[in-house]
Amino acid sequence: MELEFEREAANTAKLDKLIAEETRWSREGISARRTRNQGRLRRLHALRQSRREIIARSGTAALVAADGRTSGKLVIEAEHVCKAFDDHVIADDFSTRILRGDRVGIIGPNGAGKSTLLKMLIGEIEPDAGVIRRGTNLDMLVIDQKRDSLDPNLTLWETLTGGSSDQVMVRGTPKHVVAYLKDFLFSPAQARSPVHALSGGEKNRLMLARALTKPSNLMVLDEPTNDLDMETLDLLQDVLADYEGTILLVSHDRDFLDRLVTSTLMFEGEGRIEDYAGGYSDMMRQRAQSRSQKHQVPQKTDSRKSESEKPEPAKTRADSANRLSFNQKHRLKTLPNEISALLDAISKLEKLLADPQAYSRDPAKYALAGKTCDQYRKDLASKEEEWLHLEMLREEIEGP
Ligand SMILES: Nc1ncnc2c1ncn2[C@@H]1O[C@H](COP(=O)(O)OP(=O)(O)OP(=O)(O)O)[C@@H](O)[C@H]1O
Repeated sequence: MELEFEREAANTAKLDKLIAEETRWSREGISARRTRNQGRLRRLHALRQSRREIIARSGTAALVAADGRTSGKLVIEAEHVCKAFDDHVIADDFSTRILRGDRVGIIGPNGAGKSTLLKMLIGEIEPDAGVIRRGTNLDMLVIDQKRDSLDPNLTLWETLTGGSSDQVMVRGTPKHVVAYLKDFLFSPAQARSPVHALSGGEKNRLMLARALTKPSNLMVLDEPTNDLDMETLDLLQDVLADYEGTILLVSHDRDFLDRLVTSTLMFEGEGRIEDYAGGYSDMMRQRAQSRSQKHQVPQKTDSRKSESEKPEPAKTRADSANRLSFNQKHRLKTLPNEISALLDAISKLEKLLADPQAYSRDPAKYALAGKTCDQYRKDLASKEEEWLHLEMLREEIEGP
């Protein structure tokens, strides 16, 4: 009894700490959250450097591929890949090489083709042209909360074990189901309760717990941050940070990307997908550098050219950034407040949903809170994505 009480108290303290952190996050604003990663970025430096060397070694594909396949080092290689849906070009002559242990972030505006690229890389859809090769011995785990589903009438225990045992095989090693559930922040009492009593966020957490039991050496995640509450996001971040396999991750969450990935595939527009070393912040820095290099040389040359010799202005994202509209500027100003307000609201709802008594006190209110919280998380994801898109355009003009 005493122990149970202590456990409850520890859980509450953890929750309070999380909420305090989130509140601080809201107060600090998004920019502060972005710059929080400097120390970790320094640690990623070595990885980035080796990644850069790999990117620079184009032309040795056949060698590496042959080597990689037998040794299992090469995970995925794309060469001159093209893909379009009618006149919407997703990829135009895209090549990359993903090696064992790489953590690749895929980022780009809404509808640019991130999911399509991911599906091509894992072999779910074929490119129109070009070749995608996958290495040998790949055990792929696709984390897809939208495709996964839970039986609402089973208990959490049954969901993980199939009902026949109290052990769950976690990546090949047996673990007691209650201990495993605890790793995913479920109390021992919840282990025997039915799935339908869980909030939307908790259901997603359970799906994640179930998915992560499977052994794999390639983990594929498409916008995992959309459906997860803050606690689960932290958990997932820890799991991915310790993961020794290869990761492909589509995300609009720059913080999440900055903390995890070793390289970034960025949709630059018109089917151009660039491969950058490092996370989101590194990508922005490299883009800014390569832009300023591009701008320095042509300016001198151009001044000596006649009007007719001048090249056609390239339709780059930077050009469109120069035309950031009044509305876009306004959205950039207002979005951080809207995001903060949503974070506050989500934190409050999560606090209510985590209260063990809340469900029995008022099941209808509890269910409504769960639904509202899910909706807020979706709104948050879409506002963060909108902000990210606009902020990228702004940074292209003003620099990071
Ligand atoms: N099978 C298909 N047939 C035709 N068009 C498609 C098909 N699949 C995707 N598209 C279109 O291709 C574009 C890219 O879709 P995709 O889902 O890959 O983008 P995304 O970057 O992942 O978008 P989001 O961020 O909104 O998830 C979209 O305009 C989509 O409507």
